[in-house]
Amino acid sequence: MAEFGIAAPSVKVAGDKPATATGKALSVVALRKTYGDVVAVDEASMEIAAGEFVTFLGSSGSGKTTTLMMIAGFCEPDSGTITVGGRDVTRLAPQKRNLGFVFQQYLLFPHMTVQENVAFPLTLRGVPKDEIRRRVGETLEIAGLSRFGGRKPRELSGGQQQRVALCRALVYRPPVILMDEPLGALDKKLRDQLQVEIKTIQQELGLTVIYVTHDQEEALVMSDRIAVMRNGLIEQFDTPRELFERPRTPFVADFLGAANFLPGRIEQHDGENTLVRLTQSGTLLKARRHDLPSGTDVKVAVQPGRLRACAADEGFCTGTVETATYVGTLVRAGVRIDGGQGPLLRLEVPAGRGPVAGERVGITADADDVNLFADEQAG
Ligand SMILES: Nc1ncnc2c1ncn2[C@@H]1O[C@H](COP(=O)(O)OP(=O)(O)OP(=O)(O)O)[C@@H](O)[C@H]1O
Repeated sequence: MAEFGIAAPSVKVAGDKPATATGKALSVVALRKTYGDVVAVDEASMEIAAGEFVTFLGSSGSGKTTTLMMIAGFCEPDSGTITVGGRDVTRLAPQKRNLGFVFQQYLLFPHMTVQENVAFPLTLRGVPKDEIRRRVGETLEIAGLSRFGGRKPRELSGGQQQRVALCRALVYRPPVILMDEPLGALDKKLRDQLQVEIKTIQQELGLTVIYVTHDQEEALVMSDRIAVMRNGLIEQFDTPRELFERPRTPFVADFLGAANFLPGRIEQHDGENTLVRLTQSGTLLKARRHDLPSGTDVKVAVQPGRLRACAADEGFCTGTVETATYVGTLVRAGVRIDGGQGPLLRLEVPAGRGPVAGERVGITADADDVNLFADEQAG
C-alpha cells in the first residue's frame, strides 16, 4: 500500500486543463449493462489520468450511477473491462479493487466515534495501532475535523458527517475515490462550501476522483473533465471549457448552458467564419467556421450569456424585449425576434446594462461564440 502522508506532490490545475498526469489511474473499455430491454450503459469507454477530477454528468436515468457502480464492483457489467492502475479488476469483488467511496447517504457507523469511523478501513486492513492513530489524526486535520474526533455521528451536522465520510475514504489513500452525489442531501450554501473543500483536498493530495452529479454548475466548478451522459451513452468527454464553448452535440449545448437554438441555412464560408441565413428573420449571422457545405440546414446555438443587446437594426437580428427579469448581478431578458413565431431568444446581460421590457433591441454575438449543428443532429 502506498505510504500515506499529506506531503503528497501538490497538483496544480491550470485553468481548465486536466491535472498533471502521472500515469493512467483508471480505464474503462466498452462497458455495457442492460436491465431487460433497458440499456443502462452502452459501450462506455474512457481513460482517466492520475490526479484527475472527472465527473459523470447527466439527467436522471442517463446511466451515471450504473457506470460508477460497475467501476466500484457493486454491479456486474454484461461486457467490457475496467482497469485500475494497470490491473484488470472487472471480475474482482469491491473490497479487492481498493477504491474509496463516498455516497449521498453518509453510511457512518452510528455507535462509533468519528475517529473510529475514520479508522475503520485501516483496522480492516490490519494496520498497526500507532500508524492508525497518526493517519486518522492527519486526515481529520485535512478536513478540519480534529475537534470532533470523540463525537458520535448523530452529534454532527450533515456537512460534518459528509466530511467524516470523505475522511474515511481518504484515510487509506486509495488510487481512485468514487463519489456518488455526495452533496445531494445538503443545502445550497453548504454544498458550495464543500465543493470548494473537496476540490482543494483533491488538488493538494493529487487524488483521482470520479464524481457523479446531475448539477451542471457543480460539475463545472469541480471537474478537470466531464463525461456528459445521455441514455446510457457518453455524449462528450471533455474539459468544462470545451463542453461549454465547443459542444459537439445540441444536447451538450443545451444541457450545459441552456443554449438558444435558431434554425438557419449555411450561405457561405468566409475565412474563419461561416455565414448563416436565419430562417425566422431572414438576416445573416456570422458563426464559427463549420465545414458543412453551403445550402445545409443548420441549428445555430448560442448561450444566453454570450448574446448582447445593441441598437436596433445593428445586430444580426432585431426584436422586442418581452421579459426582463432582474436576478441580482444579471438581467435575464426574453426577446421576440422580428418575423419569428419561435421561442423567445434568451439573453443574460450584466444588471445595469440590461434592456427593459418593450424596448426595441438588436442582438449581437461574437462569431466564435456561435456554434452550428447539422439539422439532423438536433434534438
Ligand atoms: N437494478 C435495476 N433494475 C432495473 N433497471 C435499472 C436498475 N438500475 C438502474 N436501472 C435503469 O438503468 C438506467 C440508468 O440508471 P442509473 O441509476 O444509472 O441512472 P442515473 O443517471 O444514475 O440516474 P439518477 O441521477 O436518477 O440516479 C435507468 O433507466 C434505470 O431505470
